[in-house]
Amino acid sequence: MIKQALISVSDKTGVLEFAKALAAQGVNILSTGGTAKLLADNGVKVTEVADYTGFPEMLDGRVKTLHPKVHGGILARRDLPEHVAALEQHGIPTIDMVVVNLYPFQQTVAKDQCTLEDAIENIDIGGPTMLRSSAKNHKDVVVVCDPADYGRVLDEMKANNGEVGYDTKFALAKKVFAHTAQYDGAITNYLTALGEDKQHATRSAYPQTLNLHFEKVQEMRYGENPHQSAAFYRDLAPVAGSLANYRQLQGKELSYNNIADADAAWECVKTFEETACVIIKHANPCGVAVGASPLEAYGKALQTDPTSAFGGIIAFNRELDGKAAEAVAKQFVEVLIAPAFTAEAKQVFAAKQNVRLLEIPLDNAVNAYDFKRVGGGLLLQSPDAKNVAVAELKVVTKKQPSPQQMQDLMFAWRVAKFVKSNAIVFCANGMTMGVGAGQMSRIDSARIASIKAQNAGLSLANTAVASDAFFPFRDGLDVVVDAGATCVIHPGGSMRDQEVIDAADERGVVMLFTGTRHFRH
Ligand SMILES: NC(=O)c1ncn([C@@H]2O[C@H](COP(=O)(O)O)[C@@H](O)[C@H]2O)c1NC=O
Repeated sequence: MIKQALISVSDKTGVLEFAKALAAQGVNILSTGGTAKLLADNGVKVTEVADYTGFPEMLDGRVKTLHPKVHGGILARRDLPEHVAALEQHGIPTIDMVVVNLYPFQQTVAKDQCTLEDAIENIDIGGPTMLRSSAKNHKDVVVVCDPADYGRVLDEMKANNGEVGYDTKFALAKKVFAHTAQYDGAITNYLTALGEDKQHATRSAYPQTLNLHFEKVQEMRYGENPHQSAAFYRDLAPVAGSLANYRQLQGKELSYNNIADADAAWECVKTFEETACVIIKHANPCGVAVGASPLEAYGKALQTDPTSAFGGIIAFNRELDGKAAEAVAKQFVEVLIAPAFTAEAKQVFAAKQNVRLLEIPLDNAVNAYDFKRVGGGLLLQSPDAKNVAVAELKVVTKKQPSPQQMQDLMFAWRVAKFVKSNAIVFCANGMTMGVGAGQMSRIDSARIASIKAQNAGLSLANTAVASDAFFPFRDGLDVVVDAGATCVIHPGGSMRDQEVIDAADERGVVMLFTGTRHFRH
């Protein structure tokens, strides 16, 4: 039976209603300064911890609940007569429920102006101590660190004569240790990322010990292959517009490969300001296009490689309308992603319940880090968020690009960033015409891109070509010009740049340097 609860919260969401409901069930409420005031001002009968312990809150709140009368009341095992006798001897009543949430450390250090002093003052000491005491003694104490659990706890108390069952107590305790571990991890990350001045965290710094916290969204039936197990975890606060913000409107459960490919599709389609469509197979775009409408963009993207598009993951950066949905529904599609779906579009797929429809609010925010697991370690880097502006481009050939060529080159360059290296992408009129991906030699990627265009019946005459990294020799350039390209964009920076520029002049094509490389592995 819960007779006494201690409530001490920074985030006061829902706490008044919760405390009222506890009081209505006859629970005696202890509370700290600000929380006690809120409750008392709103008619809840409450005893201040300072009055309860006979010891005032002191040192600017650094010491409020750190007292044997509090921790004894929490930590005493009710099944051990010696513990019960010790409480009696010292006049300590038991505390059967602890409701605590912590000083907002993460929110404080996320602010640009946060100083070390601000951060230090927002390290909660008394709160985690009470949480850990209660979680350790969860057999006898209900511990609530998340306002989202208030309803669940009350429901259970109402249904069980004021009691909370062991399973719930155990689950709440596990949540506490995950929460305090995450809290301490955030403190460690912040302190180890501090710059020389010990005042501001340098945003680019990589902490000496890296603490990562993700929450499980789902376990999958299997991983990349059926003999591998898998689960999807997301950031505790995923960046706006990222895949993890998806809302699944219909369809089968997402698989491991679905999520990986959906991410590739979504990240690529988001890069375009114009209405765009991206079709992904095995993490590579097999068709990308912009158009006046989703229907037109899809039609063009599909033309690039209709064979590979079968069973693909398709993403749009505009609301998907009925007409585009009807066109897409004619092909086998695994996952379809858009910022929104019209009622007509939803209706089209109502008859195809296996198709997974994901709605993701559009936003171009980027993750703080990219990760790649390697044997026994983890590689971290800042994400490849760079989009080269026209002003940064350098025309290195005698021939200057026409406005149309410039448009095609910019489009090709945007796409190349999302194609696995070595990437060669032929484009024209806002669509991919041939994509060569993931080859160990650039010249092979160039050959494959042109073979794929032939297979799709697309002419590469007068196309623009993007290469994710420089041409090390003129041979790769010769392959794309032989195939029909009249303008080429790549980072430049090779020892043999001059040889490649001379070759471009000799072949009468336009060549632009971006000064930026987009390797993707
Ligand atoms: N020092 C202590 O003994 C202590 N006991 C509880 N707290 C925290 O004080 C906060 C609530 O304070 P208030 O009720 O005054 O608004 C909670 O976030 C709680 O975790 C403490 N503060 C920091 O360590």
